[in-house]
Order: sequence, then structure tokens, then C-alpha cells
Amino acid sequence: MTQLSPADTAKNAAAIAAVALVRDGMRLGLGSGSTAAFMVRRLAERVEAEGLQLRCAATSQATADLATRLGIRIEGLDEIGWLDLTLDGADELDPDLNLIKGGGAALLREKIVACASDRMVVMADGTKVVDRLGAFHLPVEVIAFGWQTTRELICRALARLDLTERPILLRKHDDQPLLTDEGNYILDLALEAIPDPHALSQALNEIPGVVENGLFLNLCDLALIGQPDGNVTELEAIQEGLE
Ligand SMILES: O=C(CO)[C@H](O)[C@H](O)COP(=O)(O)O
Repeated sequence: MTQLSPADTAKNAAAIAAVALVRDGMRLGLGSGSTAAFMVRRLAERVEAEGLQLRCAATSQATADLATRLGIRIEGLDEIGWLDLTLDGADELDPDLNLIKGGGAALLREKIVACASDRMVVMADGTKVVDRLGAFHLPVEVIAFGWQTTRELICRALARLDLTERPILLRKHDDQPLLTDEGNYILDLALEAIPDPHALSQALNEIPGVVENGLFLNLCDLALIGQPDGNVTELEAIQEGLE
């Protein structure tokens, strides 16, 4: 077996801990990105070794392809309906387990799948844990039609939240606008810090050309944080309203 780098050891450790939560008969959401890929590989090992009967929906074509290749059957979300558990990665997470996602351009399906799950568990390495969200550019999925107008409307919405002069970058692939699985564009917002994620998320989603933004607020129940030495720590969401 090839030796993993310290960063990959951390991701793999988090992924293994996440897959340990899977029980026979579960309906699962499978996330996207490199940490999620470790999770899919580990899940495939368990499916083969234990004969687990699972129903799985994927958050991206890349994850669907990997899972299928490894012998995990992927179904459409609407065929399964509600999910028991979604396992996904994140680009940033704060102490309240609010997230930035979409570094892999899969935020739209990821959010739909997370919202359709009883429980969302995030797997990440320690570099993703921050005091305040926003150093990672916030991805926003927009309709291609009129995207420059949408960008201008985002700029104005940011100004109303005192986030002026923040670059908004069209994500590219091979010098062309990157297309998401849904055929949309991604705008990356270089915000530095997000003082009020709820206000920002609401303001962005009120703009007609915006399909969805990469802020995942009050969605994550548990984060499994892998370390380069292979240890994993758990961060749980604090339930609002509890004494
Ligand atoms: O949101 C995502 C894809 O849209 C990923 O979960 C996020 O980018 C983390 O990826 P990685 O595990 O490769 O660091």
C-alpha cells in the first residue's frame, strides 16, 4: 500500500471515522472532494467485506463515477427520498459548525443532499477549522445567462453589508468558465472574513441569477477532524435553545 502524505493521512483518518457511523440498511448521501473520495473508498471496502445493504445518492458526477467503479450502486435522490446520513467534506468550518463548501464546485447538489438528510457529518483535516468563516473564497453558483449582471448585483449586496471592494472571480477551467454538474457558473467571492454568515446567505440567495451559495448554516451535526498522526477529534454542533 502506498504511503499517504500527512495531509492525506488526516483526511483518510476522518473518512474512516465517518464510515464507522454507517449501519446496514442506511440511506446515505455521499459528498464530494478528496476527503469524500477517501470516504467512498472506505465505504466500498465495508460494503464488500460486510455485505452492507445501502441506498446511496451522490452529490456530484465525480463521486457517482468513483462509487460505481468501486461497486457501490448510486441512485437518484428522488428514488431514495429522505436520507439517514450524509458524509461530506468542507472547505472551512467554524466553532458553530457552519461551513463554506463548493471548492469542488458541487455545492448545489451537496446542499440539496445535506438538507434531505437526518444527519450531516463533515470530515476534514485540522487546517479547515477556523475561528471565523471567509478566508476561503465563498463559492456562489450562478446561472450563465447574464452572469456579469448577477456579479454586479452581488457586488451591490456585499456593499450593503459593508463588504466593499471584495473581488468576485469567475471560476475557470482550461481558460473557459467552469461548468457545474448543473451547467452553471461559479463566482468565488474573496471576502477575507464573513461577519454575519446568515445575513450574507440570505442576501445572496435573493438575487435572481444566484442559484445557491456555499454557506452551509445549521446543517452540520458533527465534524470529524483528522490529524496528520491519524488521530480524529469530534466537534459537535451546539443545539440552540438548550440550557
Ligand atoms: O465542497 C466541496 C466540493 O464542492 C468539498 O467538500 C470541499 O471542497 C472539500 O474538498 P477536499 O476534501 O478536497 O478538501
